[in-house]
Amino acid sequence: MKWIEVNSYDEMSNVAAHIFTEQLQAKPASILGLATGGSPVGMYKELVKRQQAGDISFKEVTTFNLDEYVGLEQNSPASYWTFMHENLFNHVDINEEKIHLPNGKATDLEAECVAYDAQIAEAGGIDLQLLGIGVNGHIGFNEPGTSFDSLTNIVELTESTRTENAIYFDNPEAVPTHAITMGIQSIMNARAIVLIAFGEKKLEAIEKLKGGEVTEAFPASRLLNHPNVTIIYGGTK
Ligand SMILES: N[C@@H]1[C@@H](O)[C@H](O)[C@@H](COP(=O)(O)O)O[C@@H]1O
Repeated sequence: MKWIEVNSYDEMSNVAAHIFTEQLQAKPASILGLATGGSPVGMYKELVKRQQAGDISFKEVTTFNLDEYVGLEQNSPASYWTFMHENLFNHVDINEEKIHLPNGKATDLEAECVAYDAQIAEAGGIDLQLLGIGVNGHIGFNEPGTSFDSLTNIVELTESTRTENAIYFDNPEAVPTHAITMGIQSIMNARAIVLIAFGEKKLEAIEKLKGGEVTEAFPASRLLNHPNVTIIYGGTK
């Protein structure tokens, strides 16, 4: 595992954008795994700049997002589909048909989970996966206690995660109770992983990860067994 300590959110975003830039320059038809939340916003801004400057292109890129809420309309303001379009997809030369997010409105959610992993495999697997981390160590929406063998599945969100994400909704009760998320094993299947975390709130989770104990009680710890992970982190207490 490679640890890169940074001094600011902007530095984290630039370092992460640099890794994605190198990936896209080396393989224009990359399969990218993408994430939502406050952490990647700056990196996406930087990638938009680089695409508009002609340094990179998303024309041949295929994307798979980690997760989506269950029950929200695709174009609902708080959906991850909307988040990704507002923060990245609407501003770059990506082909809409190559964008994938789990469908949280599928009538058969179990079938949607199986189909999502199958689509990733058919595309050739994820080359580079971006991750944020929840304060309780969740990755994607895989909460503490999730099996390390999990594939894409439906999860019930913990109160702490619902509270953390309430800022994106009109009121805390509007936060969905369930989500569809790539599982820990689906994430581990990526050939390379970049995890970004900045700020006081995330420090405890980063310290725990650094502690080195691999346990299902702390989902991100599974990454310690992956051969190609870069953690870009920083922030003071
Ligand atoms: N499902 C997402 C995660 O993928 C993300 O890592 C986490 C942290 O978000 P933030 O980057 O806003 O702290 O939030 C949500 O729970």
